[in-house]
Amino acid sequence: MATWGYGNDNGPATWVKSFPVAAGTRQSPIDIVPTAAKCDTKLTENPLTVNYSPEPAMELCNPGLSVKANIKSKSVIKGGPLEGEYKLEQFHLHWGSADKQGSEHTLNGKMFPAELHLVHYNATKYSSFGEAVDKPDGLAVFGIFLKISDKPHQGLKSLTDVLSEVQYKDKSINIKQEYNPVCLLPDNINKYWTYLGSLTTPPLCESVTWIVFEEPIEVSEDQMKAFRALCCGECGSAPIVDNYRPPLPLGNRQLRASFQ
Ligand SMILES: CCCCCOc1ccc(S(N)(=O)=O)cc1
Ligand SMILES: [Zn+2]
Repeated sequence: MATWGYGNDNGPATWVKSFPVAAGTRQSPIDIVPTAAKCDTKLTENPLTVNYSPEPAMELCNPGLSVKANIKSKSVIKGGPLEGEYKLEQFHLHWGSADKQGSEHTLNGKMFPAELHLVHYNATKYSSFGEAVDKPDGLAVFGIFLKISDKPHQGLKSLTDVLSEVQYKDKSINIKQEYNPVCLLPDNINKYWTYLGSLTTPPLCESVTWIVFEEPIEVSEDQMKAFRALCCGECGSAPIVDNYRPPLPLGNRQLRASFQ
């Protein structure tokens, strides 16, 4: 059984063979068209609140198709479109082989060089990520666009400075200095779009309330190069690049905005 990936023979267009939900009605990512979004005051009346804690020895790993940090501390979010409290499980990224591509969500058809996903599960209703992952109200994922600037992103620097230590598949390290993932959020988290979607990789479960922030975070070209130096396998294997699923139709879904 060929494992899924992003190549010609195992990429997004082939996933439906093993994961029929790929042809479902609440798939992600989507193209975000701000003028088509409905401003919903219920989102502002109940502001999104983030309560992240420092992670003492955060585990950073290379699962082969991205780079992922696993969270053990109690970092939770609530409010906005969410009912109940959602607990941060992990975060990871998707990026391109060049700055012109890499993000999964697009903005008026425009791709960003990368997109950061902070993955939370509904801890009010479910006892673990594994239990929540296939429930319609199981997950909430923050989508944060990355854009290039001449300054490195300080919060990401603690990670990009050590990516060479997880260059190969199944390598993992612990970040020595305690790390609070709150440093990854844009300054203004009150401006976001939200819609009901799915995991953007197999098993593509339609279990995600997506919250995509309007404000990107800024990273340097050197930091992008560090992501592009990660390898899909062992020494000599292909670089991890273009690990993004292109957008799917919004269909009958409502895209809501927390702002005018
Ligand atoms: C049954 C185990 C499922 C493992 C896969 O978990 C995922 C997959 C994709 C995303 S993403 N790109 O939509 O944020 C988040 C979590
Ligand atoms: Zn993702």
